[in-house]
Amino acid sequence: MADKCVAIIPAAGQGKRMNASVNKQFLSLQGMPVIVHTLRVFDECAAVDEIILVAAAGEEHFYRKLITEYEIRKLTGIVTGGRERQDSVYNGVLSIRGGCEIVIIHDGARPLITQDLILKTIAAAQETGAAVVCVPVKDTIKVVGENQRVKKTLDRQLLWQAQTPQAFRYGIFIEAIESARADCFMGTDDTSLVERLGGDVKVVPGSYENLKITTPEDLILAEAIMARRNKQCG
Ligand SMILES: Nc1ccn([C@@H]2O[C@H](COP(=O)(O)OP(=O)(O)OP(=O)(O)O)[C@@H](O)[C@H]2O)c(=O)n1
Ligand SMILES: C[C@](O)(CO)[C@H](O)COP(=O)(O)O
Repeated sequence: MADKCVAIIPAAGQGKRMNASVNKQFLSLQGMPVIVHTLRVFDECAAVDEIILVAAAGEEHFYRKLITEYEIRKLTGIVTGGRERQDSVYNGVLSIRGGCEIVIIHDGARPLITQDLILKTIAAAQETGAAVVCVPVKDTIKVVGENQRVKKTLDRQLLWQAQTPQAFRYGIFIEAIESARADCFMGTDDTSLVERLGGDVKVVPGSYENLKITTPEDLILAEAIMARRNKQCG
């Protein structure tokens, strides 16, 4: 187990592609808000010591209510997010008090995460310094240029789709995110910040079930997966 492991949960996006009347993290899945599902898995994971939630400006009090109602015990802070996901993650990491051995970052909008994957990601980060959960790409991926003309087809054997969680030794991540900010580099995930400095990033094979609630059909899929899991449990 890590000396101290802090989970950062970015939940400060606008959810534009979801096109819902409320923030997608507040939408209901099996009768409970998406964000509560996500937080519960981290709260119940023995390897996680603290949770920091990153919320959009003005939404902090909604989260505070949920944290109290659903008794999320390990939450130590709610911080305000930034314009891009990377800015939100930065605000979260900066708010860690007294440092930690491992920081693990997970999208608030991925409620189907499991404790098993969290534990594997933390262990991989302890080994190499940085780790990312990925699944092999299922489709054939083409590079497309101007006028919708295919430039080439990539070798699928080499392609993996990045998810979260992504975990790091604290010092490695601080250096990578500070350096990205200094160079105005904006990554679409967290480990890409370490990759650009030449760091070693280990892939943890994940699950297609760990989907991100991005567009309305994701919610339908997530409902079905959760209903099946609940049935299996009891
Ligand atoms: N400035 C941002 C943008 C995103 N996120 C969070 O990062 C996760 C992954 O982002 P994504 O699913 O792309 O969410 P949105 O940016 O909200 O989606 P969209 O692009 O459709 O607006 C989400 O939990 C989201 O709330 C964040 O904390 N701060
Ligand atoms: C970090 C991430 O979950 C990896 O798949 C994803 O990139 C975040 O979502 P976004 O749509 O890029 O904001």
